[in-house]
Amino acid sequence: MSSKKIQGPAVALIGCGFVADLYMRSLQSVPHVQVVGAFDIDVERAGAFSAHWGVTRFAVLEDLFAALPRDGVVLNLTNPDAHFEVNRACLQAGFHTYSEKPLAMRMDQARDLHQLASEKGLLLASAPCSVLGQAAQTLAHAVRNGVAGTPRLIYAELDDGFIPQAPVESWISESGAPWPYEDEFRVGCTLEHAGYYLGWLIAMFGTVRRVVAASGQTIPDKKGITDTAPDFSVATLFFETGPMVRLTCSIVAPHDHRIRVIGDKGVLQVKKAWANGAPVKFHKRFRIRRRLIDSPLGKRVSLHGPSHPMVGRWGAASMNFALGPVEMLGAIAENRPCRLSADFALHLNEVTLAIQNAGDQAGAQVMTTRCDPMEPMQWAR
Ligand SMILES: NC(=O)C1=CN([C@@H]2O[C@H](COP(=O)(O)OP(=O)(O)OC[C@H]3O[C@@H](n4cnc5c(N)ncnc54)[C@H](OP(=O)(O)O)[C@@H]3O)[C@@H](O)[C@H]2O)C=CC1
Ligand SMILES: O=C1CO[C@H](CO)[C@@H](O)[C@@H]1O
Repeated sequence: MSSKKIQGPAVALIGCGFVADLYMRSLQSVPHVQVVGAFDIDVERAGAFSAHWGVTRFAVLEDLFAALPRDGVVLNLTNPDAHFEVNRACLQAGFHTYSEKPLAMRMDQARDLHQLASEKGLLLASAPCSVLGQAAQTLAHAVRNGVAGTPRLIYAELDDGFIPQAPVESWISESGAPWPYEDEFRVGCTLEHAGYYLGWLIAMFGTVRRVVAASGQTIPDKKGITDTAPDFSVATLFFETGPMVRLTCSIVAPHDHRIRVIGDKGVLQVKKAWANGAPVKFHKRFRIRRRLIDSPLGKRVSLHGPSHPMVGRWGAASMNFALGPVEMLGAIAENRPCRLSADFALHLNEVTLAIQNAGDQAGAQVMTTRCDPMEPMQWAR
């Protein structure tokens, strides 16, 4: 396929596993974006994926690069250990690159990617993109507008339940990819999940100045796999400007994906991290005689007007995974800064790695990267 034939916004996928199906389902909600094709080192997987979705299967990466227009975006949906090499290859080939999280497993690698993108004048962004979704944007709007008064403290929980006892072997994607539980256990729930709420928080408040975190293994043997990453972490985040934050990740404690912004007038709460359409509710604080109460009945806070296409639930997520790629394509077409900037990706990577690798004696870690709060989406101003 020649690049000359493709007109308009286009993406190509590297990695045809579990998450690639979620991207394809999401990309169907934005039909103006063409999927040029997909590549995977696992030929059988690539075949099953391309047959299921009716997309071109590239036999080698070079064919993908040859088919994608220069103003298109490569989606790196490979396993975290491959992210650095694949991201670097895409940038070196001259393509704007959107990487699944994390950007890289080590900070020196992440910095190299950031520098390479900047030298080549290319966009580099990293998932998660739920920060561009309705729930995150509504929460940020409510915080900006002081619905709960000055935010003082935020509790963000990404506890996923006791996953090593879940029937993970039977979790299969639409085109038949098994959920890669061995890889998930080895990469760890902090690298896999912290970004969901870290993204929202950094978008709202900008740079995290200092991280005080601890992480460890509470279940050393997970389905016979013993060389696994921490399955629990807790971090206190100190922002340059903004409230103090406690962020917890585990695949052990009962499922709890709440984020609570505690302010002078009450509490703003979202109960689901992985649902773009999750309601944002305000629980007003009031006094009745000698008692102080945060109303148990939250009042829904909404934005006026439409936001973005929603996708149905598949497995644990009802998120539109195309929001990030669409934001990049919009920035390229309009020649404007991308909300999912390379600075944002690098800072997110540094904070996430600081939490994941904290162990039991990291103490206070001073962050060396920075990024500004994110421009709200047009429909959320
Ligand atoms: N699973 C989920 O629910 C979600 C996952 N993610 C993220 O998506 C990413 C991928 O996860 P997931 O889809 O679950 O993983 P999978 O293992 O299901 O799929 C990854 C695919 O990429 C292939 N691959 C690995 N290295 C390369 C390479 N260098 N070039 C081309 N293909 C390669 C793998 O082949 P092989 O198996 O032969 O190595 C595999 O087929 C991760 O970063 C994860 O954090 C994000 C949201 C949800
Ligand atoms: O990002 C993610 C969201 O959902 C998954 C659970 O199915 C995660 O583990 C994954 O890495």
